[in-house]
Amino acid sequence: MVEAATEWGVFQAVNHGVPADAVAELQRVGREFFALPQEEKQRYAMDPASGKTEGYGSSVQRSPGDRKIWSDNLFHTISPPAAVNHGFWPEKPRGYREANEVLERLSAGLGLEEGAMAEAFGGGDDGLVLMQKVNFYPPCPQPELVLGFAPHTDLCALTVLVTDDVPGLQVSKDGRWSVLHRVTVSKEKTRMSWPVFVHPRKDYVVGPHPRLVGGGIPAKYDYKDKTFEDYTYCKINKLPQ
Ligand SMILES: O=C(O)CCC(=O)C(=O)O
Ligand SMILES: [Fe+2]
Repeated sequence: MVEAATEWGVFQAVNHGVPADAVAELQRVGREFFALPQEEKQRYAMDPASGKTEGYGSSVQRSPGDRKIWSDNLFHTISPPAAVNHGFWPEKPRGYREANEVLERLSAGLGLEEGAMAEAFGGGDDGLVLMQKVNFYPPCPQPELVLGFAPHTDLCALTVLVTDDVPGLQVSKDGRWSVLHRVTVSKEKTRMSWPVFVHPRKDYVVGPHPRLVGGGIPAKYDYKDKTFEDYTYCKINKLPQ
């Protein structure tokens, strides 16, 4: 539904501050992990119903709209250290951990270390959680029948995105650029991306910025300000916001 009404613009990440050899190493360990036999990958499978919200996920079977969703991913916390559970980080291939730690340093380089970001999203050094995803989109001979990712908005305050050089990310233009995005797949090439999701404090109240909805500009969506924890609950359970 959303798809038919939306005009999509191509978005290419610039990987600012990430050395090309670091991306190549992320790619190498990622490809090696996703090429493992399914039983091996399933050892890390996420299972939200039993409280395992981190680990390996596969979307190959699901088809919410008229296009099949075709991607594999790994999802785990990278910061703060006390929240990291290395049980969700693959032991194979060797080097996965070292390669992926670069993403924490990248996010720290954006000001998290000095507390600037923590302050912006609710204050306190203990509040921000960084979740990292590794997305793996195999090529499809009929890419128009498939999406790597259905249209969605990320569940966080900010996403820091590193990608390889295969295009795929599209952002809804819906009047002006919005946060709604989706991923298409390539006919020939595997695509990979490494988003880091910066979560605000659980009790941080989120809502439209007053300058975006005040002064006679009507709110576009029916939304009540609420804590990030409540926002997450409503989003996951598809409840009205
Ligand atoms: O693959 C991409 O470029 C974006 C992935 C994405 O939107 C997500 O994992 O939430
Ligand atoms: Fe996303």
